[in-house]
Amino acid sequence: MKKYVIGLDYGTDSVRAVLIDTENGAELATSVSYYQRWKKGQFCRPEENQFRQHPLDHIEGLEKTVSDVVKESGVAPENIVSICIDTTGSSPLPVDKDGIALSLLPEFSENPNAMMVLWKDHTSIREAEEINDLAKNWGGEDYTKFEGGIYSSEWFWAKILHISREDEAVKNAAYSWMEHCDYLTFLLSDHKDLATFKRSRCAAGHKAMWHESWNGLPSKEFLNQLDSSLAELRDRLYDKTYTSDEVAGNLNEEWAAKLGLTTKTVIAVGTFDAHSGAIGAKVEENTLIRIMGTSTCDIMVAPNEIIGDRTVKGICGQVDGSVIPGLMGLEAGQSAFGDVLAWYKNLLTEPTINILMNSDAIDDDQKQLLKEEIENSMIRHLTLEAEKIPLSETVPIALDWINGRRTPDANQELKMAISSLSLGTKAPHIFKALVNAICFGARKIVDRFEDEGIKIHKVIGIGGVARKSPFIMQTLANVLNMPIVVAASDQAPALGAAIYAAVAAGIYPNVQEASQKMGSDFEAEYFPQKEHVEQYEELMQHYQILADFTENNIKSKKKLTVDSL
Ligand SMILES: Nc1ncnc2c1ncn2[C@@H]1O[C@H](COP(=O)(O)OP(=O)(O)O)[C@@H](O)[C@H]1O
Ligand SMILES: O=C(CO)[C@@H](O)[C@@H](O)COP(=O)(O)O
Repeated sequence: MKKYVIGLDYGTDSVRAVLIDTENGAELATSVSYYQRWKKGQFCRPEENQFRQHPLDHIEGLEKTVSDVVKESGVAPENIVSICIDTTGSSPLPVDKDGIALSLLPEFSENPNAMMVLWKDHTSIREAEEINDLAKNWGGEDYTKFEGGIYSSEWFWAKILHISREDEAVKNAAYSWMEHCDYLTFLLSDHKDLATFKRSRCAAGHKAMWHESWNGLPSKEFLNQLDSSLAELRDRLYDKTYTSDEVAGNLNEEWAAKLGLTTKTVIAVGTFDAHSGAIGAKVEENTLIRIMGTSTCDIMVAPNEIIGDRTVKGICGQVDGSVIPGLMGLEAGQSAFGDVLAWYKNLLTEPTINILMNSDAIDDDQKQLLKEEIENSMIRHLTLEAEKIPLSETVPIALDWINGRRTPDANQELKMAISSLSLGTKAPHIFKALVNAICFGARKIVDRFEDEGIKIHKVIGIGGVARKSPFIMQTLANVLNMPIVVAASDQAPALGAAIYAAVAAGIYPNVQEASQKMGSDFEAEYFPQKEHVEQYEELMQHYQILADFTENNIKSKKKLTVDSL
């Protein structure tokens, strides 16, 4: 009997499912569903960095995409042996005693604090700062040490602390909190005991300061100093964690019926999108996998012997088994990558579209057509124009911190800056400066890995930007002075999830073998252009000067505010 698996990848805007042949990784069917409430901007306040998602968006997407791929592929349900889910993270949500998301209960259905707190929500900067202060000064274990030494407002405890303080009702009703990948896995699974449910090692290790050496999560004593509710919550969370080659349970009856599958299908332990993306792109030692989309995640694996007792400074953590069981998984990333360009696109298109929509010069159908054309072609247009600007022509210098800095050295309070604007600066000049900036931000990460003794021999790009923008990929190859290959799969994270599913179902003995057999092919390679590398090196120094200036300026402003209190 031929065996098939399903990988589900929950991204920032949409979820996609792929149905994969376990023999060779061939994709038989794929389906994408955009989150409806999120698309309308519901429950978000971007001006305050509040980004929340209603779990109904995810549940509706689950039903639609999986039913679609089952139907489209024509594969018999009993031949679909396993499912694995990856999601963004840290994207936690509060649940009741039965593991039901609070926002699915009538009393919380419109309350953003009861919803999933998306990775890019930065409402808990203060709380992250408090966690960092305490970890460094409380006299006990520095629980941030395997998280790069700095806890981020993008992560689990900071978000829970923030919401617990802001919303008494949610704090009291939250029996537990789950990472998005655990929540959805729990939803599908027939294992319905929250206390023993297998939570993701990847999520716990990278974002919740879980580590074997201190028996799991940070101690109650530590958490109590932040807030007694966190110490109480610890008892209702977990001690053990599991890698995604393990089975979390069988598909439960309710969801088997909804999806057109059987209860024999097993559900693998959940994971994060970036880590499964690395598996989909055949990650191996000394290879940096860059998942380049809205943000970036930079993933590496290294043998535990090489890492030893070392803690790699300024990254998003080193976690045994977060990518490949038995190897150390290392994660870094940029809080905004494609989002920097999306911000600029919106800056240009929004006023133009407003004028267009209020104009009497054309009819409504024409307005709609033009609006879509402007929205869809702006980045392409700017790319073509920016490509024409010779490297010898001055363009502004920009930073990539529009959503703070994830790594190296997390600091979500940082803001973006642009310098060296003149009357001659045109939109494509700024666009080019932004492209340079996101590539320089990437270079800082590569430099940090290498400075910390983690050697990079190869770079693999996956994700929307890697596949859509040869301009950015060529710039990146020049800035890193390294060749970069791009994975051919449009859905590398979903494919990676499917690979985990195949191992959990016992089809392959381990993740490495499955990844080599089922992982994506490569479609393009970008080589550094010798004649440009030096010029980028010079521009990088300008980036560094602006970065130092901006960071110091923000520090001084903060000091001024503290001093004046
Ligand atoms: N032609 C393009 N060139 C550069 N960036 C692009 C282009 N088209 C889309 N993007 C960027 O890609 C990002 C989305 O990446 P994608 O991988 O599809 O999504 P996600 O990160 O949610 O998984 C957006 O931030 C958008 O600005
Ligand atoms: O931070 C992580 C994983 O650790 C990602 O989930 C986060 O960057 C979101 O990824 P996308 O940019 O939406 O693909």
